[in-house]
Amino acid sequence: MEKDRIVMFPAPGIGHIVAMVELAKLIQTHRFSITILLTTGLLDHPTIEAYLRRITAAHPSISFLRFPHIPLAAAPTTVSRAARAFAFIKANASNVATSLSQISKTTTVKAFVIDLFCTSAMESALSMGIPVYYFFTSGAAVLALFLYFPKLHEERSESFKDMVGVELRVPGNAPLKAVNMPEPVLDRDDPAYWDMLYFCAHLPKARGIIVNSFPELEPMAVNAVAEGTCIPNAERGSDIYYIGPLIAEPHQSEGTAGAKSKECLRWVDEQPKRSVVYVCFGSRGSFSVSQLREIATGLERSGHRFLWVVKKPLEEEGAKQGEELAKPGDEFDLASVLPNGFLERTKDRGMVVKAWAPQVEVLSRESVGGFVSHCGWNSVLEGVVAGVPMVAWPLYAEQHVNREVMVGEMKVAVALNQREDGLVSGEEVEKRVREVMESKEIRETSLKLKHMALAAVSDFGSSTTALANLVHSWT
Ligand SMILES: O=c1ccn([C@@H]2O[C@H](COP(=O)(O)OP(=O)(O)O[C@H]3O[C@H](CO)[C@@H](O)[C@H](O)[C@H]3O)[C@@H](O)[C@H]2O)c(=O)[nH]1
Repeated sequence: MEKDRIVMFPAPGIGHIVAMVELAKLIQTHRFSITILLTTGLLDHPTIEAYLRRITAAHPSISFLRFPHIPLAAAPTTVSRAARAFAFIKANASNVATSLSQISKTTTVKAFVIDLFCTSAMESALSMGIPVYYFFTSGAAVLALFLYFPKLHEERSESFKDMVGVELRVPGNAPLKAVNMPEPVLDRDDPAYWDMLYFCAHLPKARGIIVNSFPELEPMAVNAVAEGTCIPNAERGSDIYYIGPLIAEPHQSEGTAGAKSKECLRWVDEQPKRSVVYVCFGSRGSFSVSQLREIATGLERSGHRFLWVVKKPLEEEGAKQGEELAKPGDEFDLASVLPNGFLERTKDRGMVVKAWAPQVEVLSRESVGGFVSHCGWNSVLEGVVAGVPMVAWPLYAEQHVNREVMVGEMKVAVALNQREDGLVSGEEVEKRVREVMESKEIRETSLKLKHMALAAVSDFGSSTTALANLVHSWT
């Protein structure tokens, strides 16, 4: 007999797709078939294609359904990258409806699991009587903030970006500077703000919210969500399932990428225990050339060994950091963007790789003693599970909120001082790298949290139980 099916719809971003696939792998062990809907035309890249092929080969119960291509609508250049992405996802709503209706003809769809940014897909599932669940790819602190966002919106008429010096009080969160609110909600004049308001207002309307976190990691936010301080429980129809940390399974990439990864791991394996700081800013964290040079200077002066992943620099010197203008993998000359002679001077204690490193595997190596991270949620969880202390350097999206939790509540990271324009000096990089590599206290806290994370996903752990409850509700 055909197995019951769960359909999933991740947002088109590596951090979002990989986490959703990890959730799918867990769910399929409970005898469900999974179809993952994918858009075409945004973030299509050979690395992703190879990744999807590997998943279907290893997990026959998981299949991917690629939508027909929908061209990205020409949007005014004043509109943010997030707004364009949301419009693109919305333009795929008819693809979602068609796919769900076709899949439903042959199997029973027990649930439709969507990313927050895919809220535009909710309506068609509900009209077909399919229960909708969110898979929240950030942590509980951001969930608390987003549940509360419609209230923050009602209370103010100004854009957060203009509220310089204002601190917001959000249940379950440390006081947060208004200018550090997640990027898509900073500016009321940007359509992304209104999209986010719509998405967040729909969170409580789902049957459930599945969160990639676990209660011991963020007790403040988990309690605030449970107690109904973000949104009264009476108004919240959704059950909350903390099923994390979900971490991407290490794999061997093919071709040149695979060879580069192996070389990277070989180098890491040759270094002494806890001697290497790993520096990486997620799937699209890019910097200006001058910022890259400050990082290089800081790493060199710190005296520590390092593995540094450098993406193609931003084309304009003054461009906002973190917004990658080039496609991943675009070629550039490493030596020409780094300080003169840097690669030669540091060749015995440093490795610089272009674009990508096998992060989960790198972090798991004994020689890695610190991680300079952009605070993307997957990276945070990967750092936690590896028990590696972090330097928190948020760039965009909801990363400032994550930084507060990593530094304030989890105490597994040190924050670094960013100038008003976002630039971080070489001295600051040097200072924070030394601090994180040399502090016994943060290392001990990181190890404690690692054990809590492993306990949560062990046989009778809280996350395993939450997932079992979720799938049980579908049978
Ligand atoms: O060289 C690299 C760079 C990244 N990764 C992997 O790519 C993923 C990156 O995910 P994440 O750390 O979450 O960063 P982003 O790709 O920037 O993720 C987006 O999505 C996340 C989940 O919603 C948000 O928390 C982030 O702010 C948002 O930018 C992780 O699994 C990394 O291990 C590598 O393996 N090698």
